[in-house]
Amino acid sequence: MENGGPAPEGITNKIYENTTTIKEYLIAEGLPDVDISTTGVSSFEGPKGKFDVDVFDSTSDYLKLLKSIFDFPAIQKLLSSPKFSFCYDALHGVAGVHAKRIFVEELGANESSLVNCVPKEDFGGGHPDPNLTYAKELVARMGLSKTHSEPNPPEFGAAADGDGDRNMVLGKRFFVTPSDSVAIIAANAVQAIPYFSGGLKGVARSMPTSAALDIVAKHLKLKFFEVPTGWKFFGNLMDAGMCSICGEESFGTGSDHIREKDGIWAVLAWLSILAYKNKDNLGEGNLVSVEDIVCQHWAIYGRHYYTRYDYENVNADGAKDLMAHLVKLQSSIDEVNKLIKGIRSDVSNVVHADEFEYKDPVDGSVSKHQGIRYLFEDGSRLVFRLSGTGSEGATIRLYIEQYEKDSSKIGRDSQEALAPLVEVALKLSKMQEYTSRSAPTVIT
Ligand SMILES: O=P(O)(O)OC[C@H]1O[C@H](O)[C@H](O)[C@@H](O)[C@@H]1O
Repeated sequence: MENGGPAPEGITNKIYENTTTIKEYLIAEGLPDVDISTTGVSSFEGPKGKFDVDVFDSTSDYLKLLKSIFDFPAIQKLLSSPKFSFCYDALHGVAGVHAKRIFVEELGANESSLVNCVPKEDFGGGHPDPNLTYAKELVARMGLSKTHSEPNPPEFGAAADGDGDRNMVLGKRFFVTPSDSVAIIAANAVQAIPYFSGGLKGVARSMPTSAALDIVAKHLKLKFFEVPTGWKFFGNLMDAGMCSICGEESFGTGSDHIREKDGIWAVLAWLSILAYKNKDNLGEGNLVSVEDIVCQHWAIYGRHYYTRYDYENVNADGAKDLMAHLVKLQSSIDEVNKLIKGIRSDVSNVVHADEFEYKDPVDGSVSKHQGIRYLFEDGSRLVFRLSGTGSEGATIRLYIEQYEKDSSKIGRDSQEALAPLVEVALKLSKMQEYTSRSAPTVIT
């Protein structure tokens, strides 16, 4: 793709069509070894003449770009303050290489801040997914482990996935949902990040991501877009100058500096916000913590309680039947509401139910069947989707969200606050019946 982003559906459909007519493929044998541990050009003779392989240091290019976006001296001041502490877990993915150069060598973080930052082919036997289930070491260090108590967790922690494009942000004993993270970055970007000082062109989120960003967009009078899951849908908006910041509930956050999500960018965005909020109190006074920033955000914009249940590797036919059942139910909202009242009388009424469909405002292309939605009168939502990335059987994702504007009710435990909606979602969808699972594989 010319813009460096993921291919849109029109292209991937054509690629698929071509694969159905391939009759043979060729393998080039006897290629000389290229030493990828040193930069420089290696040349060799190919059947059609000279062939060059240019090995370059991508971290240098990346660093140059990041320095044009963020205020590095301000972040450096924060990281060098004895009041601040930091931990970055690359889960043995490639982000570790960038982390050492950027956080330690450029920004002065202590090397002991880096965990699992040596890339390994097998990710050190772990699963490089930056979430509360798989980023175990970071979760324990940040004081969020259920089985281990950490007396003095760092102020800020983050994890990356295997290829470094996703991120998880944590505060001391505090988890920031990816949906809140993008909303908070958008709300603070103009003040805290030089790249955005001229204002934001617009913001966007994927459909299952919580509506926290919508509220920020409304307050700040920004253009707002809700796109299907998949980063490719943001690319068109960015190329057309309609979107500056975007994010997904699946731990992807980014901006129009490139056409992919960018895990280290997200960490620098958070460090920038922390540096901005603490610019006058790194000497005296208490540090404004990650938790303070999130709670202040909720106090202004309200809180979107949010959780995602993943049912991995379930029987594909069962998953299809569950989705068909949910679509069928949508034909009568009255019937749905009767069922819901029978399950939990304290849950509000469904006012709209559909399968999400998106018309790209730039090229007019239409994407159908992008997830089943149940929208409630009080702003709550239930969304059911089949994952497009699961590798075995089918993966069902259930996204549960509830909006709370009342500031006296924003400090609850999210699983507890969402329990009534979870019960409705599981019973309405007949989850156990269709999947033979009594519990999800992962809860985020
Ligand atoms: O379809 P899912 O398994 O939910 O995965 C969804 C995710 O897949 C990839 O990582 C894409 O790059 C993301 O943009 C997307 O959010």
